[in-house]
Amino acid sequence: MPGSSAPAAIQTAQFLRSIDGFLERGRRRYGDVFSARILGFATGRIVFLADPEHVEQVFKTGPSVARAGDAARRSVEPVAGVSSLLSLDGPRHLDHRRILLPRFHGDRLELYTGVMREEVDAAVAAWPIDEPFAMREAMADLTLEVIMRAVFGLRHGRRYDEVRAALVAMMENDLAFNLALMVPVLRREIGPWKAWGDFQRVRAQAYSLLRTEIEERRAAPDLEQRTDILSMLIQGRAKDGTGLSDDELLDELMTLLVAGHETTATALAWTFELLHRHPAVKHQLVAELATGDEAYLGAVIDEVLRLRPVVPFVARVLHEPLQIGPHVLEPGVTVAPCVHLVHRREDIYPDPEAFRPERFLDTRPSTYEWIPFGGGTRRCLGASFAPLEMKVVIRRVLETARLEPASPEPERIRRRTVFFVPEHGARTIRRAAVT
Ligand code: HEM
Repeated sequence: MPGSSAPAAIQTAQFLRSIDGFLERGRRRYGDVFSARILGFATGRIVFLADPEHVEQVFKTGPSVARAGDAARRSVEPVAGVSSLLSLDGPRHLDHRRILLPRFHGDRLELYTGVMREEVDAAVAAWPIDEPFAMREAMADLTLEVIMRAVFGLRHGRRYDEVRAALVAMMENDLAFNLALMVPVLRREIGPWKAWGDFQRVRAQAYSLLRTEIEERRAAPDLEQRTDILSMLIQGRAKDGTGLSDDELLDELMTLLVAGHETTATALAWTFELLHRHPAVKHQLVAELATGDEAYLGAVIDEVLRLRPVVPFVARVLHEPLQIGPHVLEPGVTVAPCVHLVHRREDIYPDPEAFRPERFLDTRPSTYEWIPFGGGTRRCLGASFAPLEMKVVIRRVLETARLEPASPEPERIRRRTVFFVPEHGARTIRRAAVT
């Protein structure tokens, strides 16, 4: 198998310094299939794939051979528990997916555009004028509100504020917390190192508040009329007729939060960062939105998710050998369809580094050539919800705020846990008048 022979510690350091550089170098040197040793990530022996045919093969492989839950479990369980969709595999994963997926599909998502619009308007009204702010953080505040209302179904009031405070505190101390996720030995309090204990305390508080909310919701007389996702999950049933227990519901709520909040916020931050640097695209977008046509907006979102995929690769742990091209990958290897590299293929996307939404106007790439939401039975549950939210937010922000980049230099990709984020959070200045 082609791949670096450098010691695992060195490869890990290179990977953590710059995932995009690491992946691009790997593909340049070794081709579309290459191996790497990355300590602390899944099984540590990773094979990255950059050819859509190989990606298709992995996405079509069932959980008896390739398991996503195994790859995610170690970092997901401390946050979202043992019943998280992200860390389940096999029949239980499918049972949970069967209950969750229909809530995220089709026309019913339109129910949430009102909440999204209200929240974006409130957020924009609070942004400072003539002072730089980090768009990624502003968007994270906004996507948290949307999840609390549309997904958790919380209504403004005391519990809403308490839940938000606990969730914000939980996600705040992320540097120390993420270190502990990578290095399990740090999952305890050691002298002045309190990050893990602090995290456990605020997480327990969030769970306790949400548990009370679930108990009350189960008994709510208007449960059947309520349109939020939690209320529908409470009523959902697996094939054998069983529903989710309170513990399972809690874990899935936390899963939807951790999977849906930062990802969407980051994709929105990249959108504004790219629009800052491409005024012609921004002008065309504003003009098209004024006509009521959203085709170009859709193309902008597709292109943002191609050029700046928030999740640079997805992962499956092999339990049986899998032949990829001429290579036989052994059980224990983590196979990683690489979003970042597939999206940069010159043969699919001519001039791949250029931000050109037009490329998505006339032609659609095939299912395995545009993969920001992964694929197969693990495809992102928010793959319709997130672009819908992005549409509402981008439109309202462009209609109501005059924005400029805070610095003349485009922001590069920085790693934050395993996400690709703008290095300074897409720093932006809002000016007083509407364009
Ligand atoms: C632009 C925003 C988003 C991006 C780029 C994104 C990306 C992804 C990716 C790459 C995966 C892994 C897929 C795989 O392994 O094949 C995933 C899984 C998942 N995402 Fe998203 N996501 C986004 C927003 C959301 C939202 C808004 C939600 C829900 C509110 C969500 C819920 C989930 C869940 C539950 C999974 C696990 C699915 C499973 O394992 O069966 N995501 N997402």
